[in-house]
Amino acid sequence: MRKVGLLGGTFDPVHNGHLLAAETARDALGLDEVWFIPTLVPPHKPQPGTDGARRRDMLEAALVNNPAFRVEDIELRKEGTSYTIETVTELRRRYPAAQFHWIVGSDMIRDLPNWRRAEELAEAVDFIGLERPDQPSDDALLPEYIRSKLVRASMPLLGISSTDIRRRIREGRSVRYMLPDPVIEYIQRDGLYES
Ligand SMILES: Nc1ncnc2c1ncn2[C@@H]1O[C@H](COP(=O)(O)OP(=O)(O)OP(=O)(O)O)[C@@H](O)[C@H]1O
Ligand SMILES: O=C(O)c1ccc[n+]([C@@H]2O[C@H](COP(=O)([O-])O)[C@@H](O)[C@H]2O)c1
Repeated sequence: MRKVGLLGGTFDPVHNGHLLAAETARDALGLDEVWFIPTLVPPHKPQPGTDGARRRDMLEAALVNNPAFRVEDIELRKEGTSYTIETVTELRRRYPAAQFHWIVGSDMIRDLPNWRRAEELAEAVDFIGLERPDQPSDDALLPEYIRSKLVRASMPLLGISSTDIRRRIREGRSVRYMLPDPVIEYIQRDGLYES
């Protein structure tokens, strides 16, 4: 069975924390591929300031050199809030021969029990959890139905976030080495995040 990691996110913009999380998960679990899924409307945070097509373009630019990575824009094509259980259900219908693993950073691991139809989601996928600095998550606090489906993969902590990148650009500061050069070029060409 083909093992596929799914990394959902707002990706406003994609950065090296996302890429290292995906590569760490791929390596640790022996995944054949990782699909990056930009949300249309994130369930638990404000609507992104950047439209879906641009966030997808930046992802395409970031992933172009890695044959194991690709963008899956299923959520951008569907109206309304991007609930993971709906996405996973549809992907399992489309790709019955794939085994899916949902990749999450530690800020999101804590939050998993609050996700829509969380028990059903835990039956449909395994979770791969990556640590983020200053975002501790205590697995002992998670319900058994999530803990039993959660595998931890260890990566060098990267304190990079899209929020911090947007702030730095607004302040005219450097973001070099925090995200891939082609993504920085795209941001500069379109003047994103400047105000
Ligand atoms: N530096 C990082 N290390 C590990 N995981 C990360 C990192 N940044 C993001 N992730 C994970 O990637 C997924 C998508 O993240 P998202 O697109 O919301 O990025 P973000 O940097 O948290 O964005 P924002 O600052 O806008 O909230 C989430 O599961 C998140 O936990
Ligand atoms: O399905 C849910 O209820 C749910 C609640 C919170 C977050 N998620 C998903 O988790 C992923 C990361 O979320 P975010 O807010 O960090 O971009 C993204 O794919 C979201 O759709 C999903």
